[in-house]
Amino acid sequence: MEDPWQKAYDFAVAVARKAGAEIRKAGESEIRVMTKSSTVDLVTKTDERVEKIIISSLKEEFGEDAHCFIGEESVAKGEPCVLSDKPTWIIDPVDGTTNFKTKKNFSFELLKDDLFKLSFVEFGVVYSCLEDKMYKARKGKGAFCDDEPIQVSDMKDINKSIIISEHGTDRSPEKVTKIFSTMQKILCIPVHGLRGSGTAATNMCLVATGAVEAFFEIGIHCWDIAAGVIIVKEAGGILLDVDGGPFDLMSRRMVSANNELIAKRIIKEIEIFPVGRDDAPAEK
Ligand SMILES: O=P(O)(O)O[C@H]1[C@H](O)[C@@H](O)[C@H](O)[C@@H](O)[C@@H]1O
Ligand SMILES: [Mg+2]
Repeated sequence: MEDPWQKAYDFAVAVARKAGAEIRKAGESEIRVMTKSSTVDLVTKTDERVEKIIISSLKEEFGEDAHCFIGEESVAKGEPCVLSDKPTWIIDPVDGTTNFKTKKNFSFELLKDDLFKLSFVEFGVVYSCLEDKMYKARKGKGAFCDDEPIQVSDMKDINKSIIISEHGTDRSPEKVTKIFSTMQKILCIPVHGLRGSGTAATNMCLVATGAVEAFFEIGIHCWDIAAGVIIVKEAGGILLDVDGGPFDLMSRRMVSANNELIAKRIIKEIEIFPVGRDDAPAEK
């Protein structure tokens, strides 16, 4: 049977490469940083320009009105962040803008993916453009890094696991206290180590390749994780909510892990704090 999404998947990979080249080039000049929701929520002209390049390339290829778009920088400027039944590209033009602005050798990512309905992800692409690694996954067809199949770790022992988390962009003391309390409790299980690359996309690809056992975060956005969701799933891993319930892309809460045992053990230690949903109606 013909695969209706293959063309879009291949095109997503090509656009990711093109956008990655733009980001690398931009990294050679001075990077001026602006802020969004807080003083630590950063954006640059490159984030905005690359998002426009991606969206216009997709519209040119598939037609002006064929698909919907949820882009990190468009949403920051007031565009809606709602999934409908229409195929929707979810785009984070630069994931890890804080790493990008240092111009040092941390990773930052370009990601996009296609969602058909809530929780029904067709494919995901994450291009780690500094190290030139292309991660991708297509529903039911496996996950790959540079065309080599990838697989989550088979570790079942939490005491031998490496866990990733990030701190998000909200620095209110009560939330930071919960984040650090959770990290302390997880470290003391004990686990082998705690890590954080500064980009959710990289973190999820690290779960998918088996480099670490799990990544969790409260406060991430759908564009940070959408592509990673299918990459982790197709690599054999699982996604859960931080309370152990089903994963919800718009909830801003996620645990991704190599297996349920590791995910549920971490979940026992997570101190949950409230965050608004990505698809919450805009405040008047
Ligand atoms: O660099 P971004 O695309 O804004 O994504 C970051 C996010 O800003 C930060 O709050 C999270 O902790 C990271 O995991 C995201 O990747
Ligand atoms: Mg971004």
